[in-house]
Amino acid sequence: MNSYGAVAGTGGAHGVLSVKELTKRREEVNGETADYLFYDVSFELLEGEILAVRGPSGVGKTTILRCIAQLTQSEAGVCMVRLGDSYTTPTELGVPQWRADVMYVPQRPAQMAGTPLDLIDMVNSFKVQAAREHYDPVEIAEDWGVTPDLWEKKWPELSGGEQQRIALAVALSCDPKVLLLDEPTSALDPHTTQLVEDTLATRTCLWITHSEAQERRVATRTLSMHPDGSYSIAPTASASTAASSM
Ligand SMILES: Nc1ncnc2c1ncn2[C@@H]1O[C@H](COP(=O)(O)OP(=O)(O)OP(=O)(O)O)[C@@H](O)[C@H]1O
Repeated sequence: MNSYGAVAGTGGAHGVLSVKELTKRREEVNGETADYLFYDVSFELLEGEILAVRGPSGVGKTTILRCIAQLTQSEAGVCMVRLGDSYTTPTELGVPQWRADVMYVPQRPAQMAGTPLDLIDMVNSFKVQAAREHYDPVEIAEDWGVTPDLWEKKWPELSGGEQQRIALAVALSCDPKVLLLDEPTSALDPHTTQLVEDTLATRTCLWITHSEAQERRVATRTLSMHPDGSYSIAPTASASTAASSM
């Protein structure tokens, strides 16, 4: 396992991300009163834990990750990240710093000009990244079958799976405390999916997946979101439990 996959101080896992009563309304349509996309969602994510996020399409999985990342505004609720001995809010930390510590990784990078090497330069130019330790994203992605020459290609010349692995490697290279992963292996074949899962196994993550098999492989708990805005959190069913309940 490379150093970017390691967790410091794994003994006695403590909370890293705290989410309290996070609430988001649906967008209003034609001035109609909107109901809730999700309501009063509360949980604490432990260091080194992967919490799977499940639910039908359109239920609000991406939106809740974006709310936690402070990329989308929520109507109510508080998110806090542990830095040192205490929890800190995005306001106390400053939103750019928050997003560096609690990093949202979209399914695919937005259409960008230039090459992935330009993305590395851009990330390194951010003030909040300057003071942080960085790992080599090219080395990270090489473990997942992305050869170094691909970093010099224009984005549209890369396959969906290459783009996905490169974006994820750049996020990992910044060593955020929490990764908010939006279907991070949706464009990958099973073998490459396994390689990525192996790298992420010791990271602290919220991980959206539509795959029950992947949920069972990577997660210890699952946040299930329901169309009525409610949610539940439960230990992820192990493969043997799932088989015996079929
Ligand atoms: N900023 C926002 N405010 C309110 N509603 C939003 C916002 N952004 C998206 N939505 C709506 O919230 C709903 C849930 O979208 P979201 O992308 O979070 O679902 P999802 O569970 O991730 O779906 P999928 O599994 O298909 O990716 C959609 O109807 C979407 O139009």
